[in-house]
Amino acid sequence: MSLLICYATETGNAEDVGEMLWREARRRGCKSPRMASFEQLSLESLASERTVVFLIATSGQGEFPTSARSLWTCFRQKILPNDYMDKMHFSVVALGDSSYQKYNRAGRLLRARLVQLGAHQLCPPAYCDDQHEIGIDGAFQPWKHVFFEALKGVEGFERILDSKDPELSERPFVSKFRLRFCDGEHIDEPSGSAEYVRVETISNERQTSIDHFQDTRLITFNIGNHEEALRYRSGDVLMIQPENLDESIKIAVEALKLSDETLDRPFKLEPTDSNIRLPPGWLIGTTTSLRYCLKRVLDLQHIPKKSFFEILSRISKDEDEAERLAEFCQPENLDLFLDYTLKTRRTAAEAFRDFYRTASQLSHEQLFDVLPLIRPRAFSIASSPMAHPGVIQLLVAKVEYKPPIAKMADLRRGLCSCHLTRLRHGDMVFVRIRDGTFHFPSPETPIICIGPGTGVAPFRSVINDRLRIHPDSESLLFFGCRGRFSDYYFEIEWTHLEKPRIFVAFSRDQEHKIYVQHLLKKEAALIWRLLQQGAYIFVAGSAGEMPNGVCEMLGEIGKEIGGEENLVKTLETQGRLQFETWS
Ligand SMILES: Cc1cc2nc3c(=O)[nH]c(=O)nc-3n(C[C@H](O)[C@H](O)[C@H](O)COP(=O)(O)O)c2cc1C
Repeated sequence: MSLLICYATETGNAEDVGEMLWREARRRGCKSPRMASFEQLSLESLASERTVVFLIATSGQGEFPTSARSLWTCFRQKILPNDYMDKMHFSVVALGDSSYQKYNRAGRLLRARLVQLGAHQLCPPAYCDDQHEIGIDGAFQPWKHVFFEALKGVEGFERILDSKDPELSERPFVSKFRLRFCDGEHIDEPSGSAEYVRVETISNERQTSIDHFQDTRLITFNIGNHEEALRYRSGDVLMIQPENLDESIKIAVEALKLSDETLDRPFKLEPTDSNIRLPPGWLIGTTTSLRYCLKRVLDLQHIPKKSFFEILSRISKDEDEAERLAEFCQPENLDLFLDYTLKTRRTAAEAFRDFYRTASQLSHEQLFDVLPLIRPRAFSIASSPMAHPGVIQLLVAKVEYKPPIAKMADLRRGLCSCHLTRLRHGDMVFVRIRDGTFHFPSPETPIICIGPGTGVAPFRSVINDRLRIHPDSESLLFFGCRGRFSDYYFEIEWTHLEKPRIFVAFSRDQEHKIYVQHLLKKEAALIWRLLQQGAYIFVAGSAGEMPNGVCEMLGEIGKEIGGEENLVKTLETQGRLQFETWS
């Protein structure tokens, strides 16, 4: 009887959480727990499993992650009998973000389907929310306790250890990887992986006025050598593999007490268990070094989660630090944990500095236990395949702010946006294309694009494309920014185009605030006319209040002009109202 942990991920969180669960299951004495991604499984093999945890992220607009879609299609087959999975005990951990309209939809759908197919739910699902003050852990940690309790009731798992069992703390820590030094070997610096290619930066131009608080850049990459691999459509997304910033690497190297010799000593990694995967593309079969991994592979800038402190406390040989680290993990010390991590936005590198006696004892392989991998970040492509051949452009707002608790002198910096906005001509970046969430109609169908701030990026792409394919295509753009002279992106470009029609809400150029939804109201008659012609509406930008404000206004337009009560719902059902928002 063995536990299967089955994950469906787009950006890696479900896999990370799955790995945490797998380690804990192993430590508590579950016999040979296994991990598998959705794409590794067939419906038939799943149906023969007895105990499964599903970790399911929602991506796109309430969809399953790309790699999970074909198995999900099998799940939905109508011919499956309602006892098809009745031998299975399961629980679902859904990963999502409540700022999206279809919050945790994939996890909810899967749970409902499993029940329909006769599977037995071990405990209620965890609905993890990126918006929770402690992120995924907010729902995952409490779920974990309930889950292991419930698991004890399943035949074959009766003897798994309780979280407070003294035997648990006596069990030695087992690293994910075994490390073999290979002195004298050449250190590989992979120039790409199966998926990622290296592109050169051509330019990096500030788009906001120099006195504006926000530094937004238009970054242009030369894709001339990779036209095939980087073929894209309007609305697609560029995945960027960022690097840790030099200042974070410096803090970590000092805390970890790594000499140049240690940093450059070649080694190879191999998993200690077949369930552990090496980071794809970067370390498989390569000879690497800590200098390389601390730059490209291990995330030094993330805000540590509880698992970071838990693992450090278990491997620390310093009694005092081990005790303080363990305190962060106690549920009753949530305030302490929040004050130390989220309120100050303290990074993992800084935590190493604060717990330097522990950090300086970490072995190479333990760094891979403590630190998560740097995950690629997604940016909507701002260029058009037709209008900007040979390049890809991104519109990137630099994330840099003072932490909520101001006693930290240092500015906090977003890993990827800062990496990108620091790029200079000739710098190389690892990238790949991913399908976007927007599905644009053919240029004959009118579109209404609502994209304040950097939300305008996919619309610059699609509008330019449509004009080249079909010069009479009808496209409306509602853009919003603070002021005409501070952050009106692409102003000159728009004025050179006869079409589309651009409506700009300058929120702070007058006494009262004007936002995109106010302009929608002003143009209600035009919007209604285009909707009658089958227009699609697209909304992109910050997940804050804007999407709700837009929906409310569309609802009003429907009622007041068309006498239609449920315009928003109708459009959404028809796929004619689409969102791509981020927080
Ligand atoms: C492009 C994109 C689209 C997303 N769409 C949704 C969504 O529709 N509903 C939701 O609840 N969460 C959505 N999310 C949030 C993710 O589900 C959440 O960040 C999750 O932790 C990601 O897990 P993963 O790294 O395993 O893919 C989206 C995230 C991204 C990047």
